[in-house]
Amino acid sequence: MHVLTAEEMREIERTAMDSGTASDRVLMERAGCGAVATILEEWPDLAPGRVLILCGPGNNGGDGFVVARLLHGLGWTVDLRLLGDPGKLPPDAAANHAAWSALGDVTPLVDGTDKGDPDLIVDALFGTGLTRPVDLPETLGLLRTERRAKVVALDMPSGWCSDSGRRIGARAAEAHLTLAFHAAKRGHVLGDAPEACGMLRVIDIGLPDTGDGVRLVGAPNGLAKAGGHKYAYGHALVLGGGPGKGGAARMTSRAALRVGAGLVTLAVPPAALQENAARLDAVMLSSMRDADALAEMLEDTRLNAVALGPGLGSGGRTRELVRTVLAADRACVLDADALTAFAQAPDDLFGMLHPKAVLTPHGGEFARLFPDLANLMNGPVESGPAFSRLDAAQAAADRAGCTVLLKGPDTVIASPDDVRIHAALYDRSAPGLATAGAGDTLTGFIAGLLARGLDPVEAAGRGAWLLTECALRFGPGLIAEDLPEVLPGVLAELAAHAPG
Ligand SMILES: NC(=O)C1=CN([C@@H]2O[C@H](COP(=O)(O)OP(=O)(O)OC[C@H]3O[C@@H](n4cnc5c(N)ncnc54)[C@H](O)[C@@H]3O)[C@@H](O)[C@H]2O)[C@@H](O)CC1
Ligand SMILES: Nc1ncnc2c1ncn2[C@@H]1O[C@H](COP(=O)(O)OP(=O)(O)O)[C@@H](O)[C@H]1O
Ligand SMILES: [K+]
Repeated sequence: MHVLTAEEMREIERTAMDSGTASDRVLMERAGCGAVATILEEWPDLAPGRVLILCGPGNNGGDGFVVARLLHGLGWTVDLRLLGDPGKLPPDAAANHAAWSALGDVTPLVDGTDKGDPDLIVDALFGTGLTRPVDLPETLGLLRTERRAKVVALDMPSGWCSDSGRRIGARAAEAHLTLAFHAAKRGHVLGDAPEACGMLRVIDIGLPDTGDGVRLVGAPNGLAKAGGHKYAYGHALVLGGGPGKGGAARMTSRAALRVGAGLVTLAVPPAALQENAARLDAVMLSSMRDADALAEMLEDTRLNAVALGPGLGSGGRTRELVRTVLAADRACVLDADALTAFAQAPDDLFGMLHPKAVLTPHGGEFARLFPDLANLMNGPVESGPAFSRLDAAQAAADRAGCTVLLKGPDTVIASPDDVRIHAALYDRSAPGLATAGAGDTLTGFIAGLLARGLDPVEAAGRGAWLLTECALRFGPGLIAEDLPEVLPGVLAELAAHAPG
């Protein structure tokens, strides 16, 4: 599945117009019909009652007029409010405004007269066309919480930028159900908008699937082992911290082994050997005094993937270890302290990175390495399309010259020539992952997949998908140690559903 920008959506629509496949009017009618059908499908017990329909000055409002007409035909009592001047509606919205006006009233949105408590509210104020702050009514953001009605947003809850999922202006709507037309937009899976969308359903309006847009990471296949020696699945090296700091790297190591690396070695300073020896079995343990010792270890080319950062400390020793790993030209994951260690001199890090590296920052680590991009991503939104987390990850990947995985429920995986989103949202929402060590486990999954020979973007995307799936499978009470332990069940299910 792919997600689109507003511009990509308009282009698909234009192409369909030019080829004569559909007209704007037909698409608007299909959008309205699909919306009504989906509302009734989602809430089969919703009997005809009162519906409040809020229409805006563009084609999103046009969809609202179609919904008004259709619900009226099904016996609903419609209270329709319009924002803006009906004389300025674009042609198809104007035509549907006229068709509705033959059936019922159009009240200005600013008219606060209450016409009864609605059972359903349809937000058709703004969709993909919102580009500047709009002074939306104060009550709009409260519809979901303060009214008993079901709230449905057409295309996008109004006030959100459909390219970035960021709020444009002071207020924005929240819905129980959002109905995206033709395809989900980036804003449905990025930023704060997904929470405001409630549930998301995509409505087919008869436009062709062009394959445009950014790919959403889906269930991986091909992870089952199929013969061969353990070295056929690679040997991951994880670098651990000093005494008492080893838990994070042990979790990373176990995750790398569970995801199928043939061998995993945890290398720690001599003083931490005993502690780790008492805690490890299948993961091998190695003593590594300093960066020179690491360079010597890496002469063994069977060590084909390295993970470093979790529990490593953010001082000069870590910078030396990062330098050594990058100089050895290995597939690698730099996480946590391996990133923070370069907070004072990110350019030093960027100068050494290469395409086999994956950086896995959370928001804080991202801001340390890319403060300007973090400001753009988190600063005030003046106009749309707003600078998104996807834009930030892409710019970071270009600057770093490697794959960057920006963590969150909306994880973005970007390389200089590819970008994907992993959405732990809607029916894959996994708030249980907000637990210490989930990121260390992700680092292990990615390192294990790199050891197995996957390219960085694939390894990062699959790692993020597996992490979420483990959390969903485990359910409430999740702690990070549980994640690798439920992975076998996830892998078994993937194998059972594998094509062919
Ligand atoms: N593109 C397509 O193929 C389809 C689009 N449809 C609908 O059309 C919508 C997009 O329509 P539009 O591009 O007209 O945009 P919208 O209806 O989302 O809103 C933008 C309209 O409001 C104006 N506007 C923008 N910011 C404003 C502000 N701050 N204050 C006042 N007015 C402002 C714009 O000039 C424009 O007229 C989609 O979200 C969807 O609901 C559907 O009818 C199905 C087909
Ligand atoms: N609410 C959430 N929904 C989905 N995924 C989440 C959520 N919170 C955290 N995650 C994921 O869990 C991991 C946490 O990583 P991180 O913040 O580095 O944790 P730690 O440093 O404790 O290991 C990331 O992969 C992140 O995307
Ligand atoms: K809307």
